[in-house]
Amino acid sequence: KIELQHGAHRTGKRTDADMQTWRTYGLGQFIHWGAYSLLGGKYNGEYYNGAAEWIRVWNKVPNAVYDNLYKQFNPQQYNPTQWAAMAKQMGVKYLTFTTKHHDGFCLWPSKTTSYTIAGTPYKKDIIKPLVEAYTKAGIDVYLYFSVMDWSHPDWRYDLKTREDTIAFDRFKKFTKDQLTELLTLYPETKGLWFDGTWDNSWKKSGAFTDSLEQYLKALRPGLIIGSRLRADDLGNRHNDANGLLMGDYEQGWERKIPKTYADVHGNDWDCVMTIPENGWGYQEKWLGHWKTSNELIEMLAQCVSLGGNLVVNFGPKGDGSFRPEEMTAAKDIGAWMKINSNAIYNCEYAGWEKQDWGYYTKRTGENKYYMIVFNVPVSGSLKVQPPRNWTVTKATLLGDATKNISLEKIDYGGSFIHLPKGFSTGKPFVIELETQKAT
Ligand SMILES: C#C[C@@H]1N[C@@H](C)[C@@H](O)[C@H]1O
Repeated sequence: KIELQHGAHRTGKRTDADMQTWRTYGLGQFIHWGAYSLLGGKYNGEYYNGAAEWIRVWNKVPNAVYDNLYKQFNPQQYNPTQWAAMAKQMGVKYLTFTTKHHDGFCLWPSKTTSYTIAGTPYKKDIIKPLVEAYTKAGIDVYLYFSVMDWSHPDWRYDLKTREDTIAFDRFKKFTKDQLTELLTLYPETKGLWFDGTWDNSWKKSGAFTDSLEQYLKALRPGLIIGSRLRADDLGNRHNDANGLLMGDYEQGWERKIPKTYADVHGNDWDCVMTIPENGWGYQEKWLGHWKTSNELIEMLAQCVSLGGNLVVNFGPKGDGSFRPEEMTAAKDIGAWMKINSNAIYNCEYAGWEKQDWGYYTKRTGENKYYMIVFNVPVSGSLKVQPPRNWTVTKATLLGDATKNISLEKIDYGGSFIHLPKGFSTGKPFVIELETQKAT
């Protein structure tokens, strides 16, 4: 065991009520919105072949041009109540929203810089009405905050000289001041989603990241902060030098999903996922493959079946409207959740032997299991192999209990669920299993 001052201060999961609620969410929404949304990944008729919110690093966009974009930010179609209604219909339980991305543009009227929404034609605070609308809709709000800030003169990628250290000390105070503003102005915030913490300057600031986390949690008791904030004494991120998670949940699953339960190492975790292959801010021309609604539903099932949540990203246009593909995804997922959300909300890893037809989830605290089926075998029979001395006593198709699916117990343990001839719903479906353990 390596002696650390600023490693993990807790082993195992957080067990308080706020974290228990976080565990029940299943489905979340990410929204990336900012100055980059005005360009949509395009400049002078040319498309940037990377994530649109990173277009400032593209040498075809002069920094002076990018850094003055905010003076055109005037989203007349911004309607937080409508945004919240769309998220509610989709079945989202939490929102993560970009208050400041890497470019440093603040969507709240910060007093720490002039590079804020107050300096735009729109003038008004974006965050407050959004937090209010989503909270009113029963959706918990988490605020995304990028530590890396390309606009700030004291930002440093590394600390090589005394001057670097003096400048970065000023930057750390600026960061703490901005975070204090966010938690003071928006006390409903349930958590902070940190990004832009991969550079050496931050890795060398382990003590500061530790004290910052403690300060923020004292300011807002119950606050949930993932593993992307901290660095330990030796510059390790996410897990400290002893392999212990520094954060309330594992925040490394960006555009990737764990393959097995072993991959999550007993941590809470969520996966943040783009609908296109890459690109979080509005991208006029989506790069590569766009995930269909069924693919997103399968990712949701995969995440919940391994004890995590899935957070689907939306990138509104500069005017505050959503693109049709995102509206369709929200509608389709919402329609599916309307019938099947019992297999997603308040569910956890089932621990049963994975079968080819899809994924199991288990309702927390109950002997109720769910089969989320994506692949019906040619036999039309779905194999269920619970652990020894567990038996399935009842199987019900969610949304259409009349469909006569039959349950056949197998002598050597387990069961088959026979679907009626020609059964097809054309989309994933859920079978609820009631079970009991042989005494
Ligand atoms: C890299 C990177 C950032 N992390 C994702 C959550 C997006 O904000 C992307 O720009």
